[in-house]
Amino acid sequence: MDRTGLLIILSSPSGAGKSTLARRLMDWDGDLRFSVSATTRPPRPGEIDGQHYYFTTPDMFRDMVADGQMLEHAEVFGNLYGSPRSPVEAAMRQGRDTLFDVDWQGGQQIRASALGGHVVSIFVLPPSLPELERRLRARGQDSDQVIAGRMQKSRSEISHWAEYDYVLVNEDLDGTEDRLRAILTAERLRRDRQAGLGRFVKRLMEEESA
Ligand SMILES: Nc1ncnc2c1ncn2[C@@H]1O[C@H](COP(=O)(O)OP(=O)(O)OP(=O)(O)O)[C@@H](O)[C@H]1O
Ligand SMILES: Nc1nc2c(ncn2[C@@H]2O[C@H](COP(=O)(O)O)[C@@H](O)[C@H]2O)c(=O)[nH]1
Repeated sequence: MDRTGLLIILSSPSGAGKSTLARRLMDWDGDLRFSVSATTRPPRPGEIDGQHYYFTTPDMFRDMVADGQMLEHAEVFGNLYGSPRSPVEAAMRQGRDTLFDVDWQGGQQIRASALGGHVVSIFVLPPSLPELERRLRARGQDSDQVIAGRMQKSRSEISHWAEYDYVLVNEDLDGTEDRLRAILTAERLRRDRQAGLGRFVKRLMEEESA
């Protein structure tokens, strides 16, 4: 079957659980490709260049944008973030699905991009704003000032929820992972239906019955 890889967008206010859920989905499906973003944010302890992000300078980031290397890019919490284009195009050609952990601006740009693939967008909500702040603190990787800034921006990120195909409240991690798996499975079936099942059904109808 001639199929194109899905573009799966995961967005949420910072700390709602996207990266945790993305990791779980990748463990569940080894064929799913994570889009490693470039960023000018400094690495957190334990973050590996090329695995969590491509850490870069503002000048190099702007050069990549000017050179058309970014599928989308945005300023988020005072740093630049962007999704490199060529690995996404290669995955699509191979029929491999790509998972993006991006903010709402990235979500809008990927939907509007000329890549022409089947886009599935999922917004993850926290059960409450106090719980969101608790998670940011429990992660233990950002200063009080950074956490305050992210909490301040959380309402404006959440205000974009209705732009997404699916909205999940990430209360219980296992339950949210189950629902994400179900979405992925159903959307793959939908993509395959568009990609060429019509030809299969035509052949099936033309077959002689035994
Ligand atoms: N359902 C959940 N219940 C309790 N804790 C959770 C849940 N989901 C995620 N967490 C925890 O919340 C913290 C923030 O999660 P995570 O880093 O995945 O958020 P994020 O949305 O990717 O944040 P950012 O946008 O800043 O990258 C982590 O410590 C994670 O273990
Ligand atoms: N538009 C984009 N947003 C991105 C990208 N990579 C990450 N992000 C978003 O930034 C914030 C902060 O991330 P953090 O790792 O510093 O906590 C979060 O909302 C991410 O989804 C990207 O390539 N483009």
